Amino acid sequence: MAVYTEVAFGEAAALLHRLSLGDLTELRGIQGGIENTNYFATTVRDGVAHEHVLTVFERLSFEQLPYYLHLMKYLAGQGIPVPEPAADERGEILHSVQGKPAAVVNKLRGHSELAPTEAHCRAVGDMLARMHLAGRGFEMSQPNLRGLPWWNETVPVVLPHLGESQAALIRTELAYQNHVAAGSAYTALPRGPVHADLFRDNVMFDDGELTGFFDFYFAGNDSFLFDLAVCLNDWCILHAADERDGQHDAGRARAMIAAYQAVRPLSMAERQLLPAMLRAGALRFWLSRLWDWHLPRDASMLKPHDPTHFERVLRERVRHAQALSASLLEEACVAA
Ligand SMILES: Nc1ncnc2c1ncn2[C@@H]1O[C@H](COP(=O)(O)OP(=O)(O)O)[C@@H](O)[C@H]1O
Ligand SMILES: N[C@@H](CCOP(=O)(O)O)C(=O)O
Repeated sequence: MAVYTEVAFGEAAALLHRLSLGDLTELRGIQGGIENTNYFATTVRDGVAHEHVLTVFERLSFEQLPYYLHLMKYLAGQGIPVPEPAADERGEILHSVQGKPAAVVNKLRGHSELAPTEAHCRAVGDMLARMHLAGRGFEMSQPNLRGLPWWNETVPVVLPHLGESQAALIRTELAYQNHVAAGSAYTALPRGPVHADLFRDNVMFDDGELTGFFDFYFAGNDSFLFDLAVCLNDWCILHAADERDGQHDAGRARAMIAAYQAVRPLSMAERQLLPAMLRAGALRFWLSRLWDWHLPRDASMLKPHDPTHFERVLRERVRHAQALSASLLEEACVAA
């Protein structure tokens, strides 16, 4: 259930009208998603039907939202397929519904691919690299709010809820990531606006064609390599109900990296730090899932994801990331 704020038909119609999107003909609450209230809205303008998504933000504030919405608008203007926030006659893209921040974006065609093939991973790698290149001209800046400083703050908060071996793993990994971040290779990583949560449920495909990236509400300025690692950890691993859960799938990973590199080749520092960033990407989501699980902010709204999946991914990465990266980069070079 993801309609926390009931929006009346008339209220939505007035907003869409003010945004010059036409006359509202249908408003349907979206059941997916866990953070915000989302509605699909159909309007008719000049006899043509258009589909939009109306989001009422339940977590992010009026002050936090401009970075995300302007980033989407900027990327859409650069030809990257992301939902474009609709502006009113004053050019404002952040609106208000029942006193809460709200936005209206175009609806992307298609559906998420939860069992991706190499072709899907190739399409994501290609578009991710294009998005990174396009984002370099975006002038606003905001750190990744789920980056290293947040990990340092949050690990002590979840530690009392962990068993001994989990506590040892999370402490050791955090120390390792602080050590990596203090090094010269890390400083040399190319940076810019990144999605930072580009999981399979945040990308649409229609008949095999990638139609867009969405849900930019964890975006921030960070290393491009971290963004790629987050994708590799979700798109290119086995999601199994057994001990293979979290193991990588070399074919899909190779396809994603090769497609990425065909657009934006990885620098020396990025090649060197791929193993560390695969571990960072696993730590990031293990930690946020632990935090949501043990310290729910509002139990009625959040359905926390299973943290143990990313614990397995992290253990797997700690054991194999070095060898995995070496083989993937070698194979990716051959494939590219
Ligand atoms: N621009 C969009 N185009 C098409 N579908 C969308 C769009 N935005 C959201 N959705 C749909 O709404 C669902 C919930 O959106 P999401 O951003 O993941 O919500 P939440 O932030 O609450 O987790 C998605 O799974 C998708 O089906
Ligand atoms: N991808 C994250 C959860 C982020 O929530 P979202 O529904 O807004 O994408 C995870 O899997 O832990």
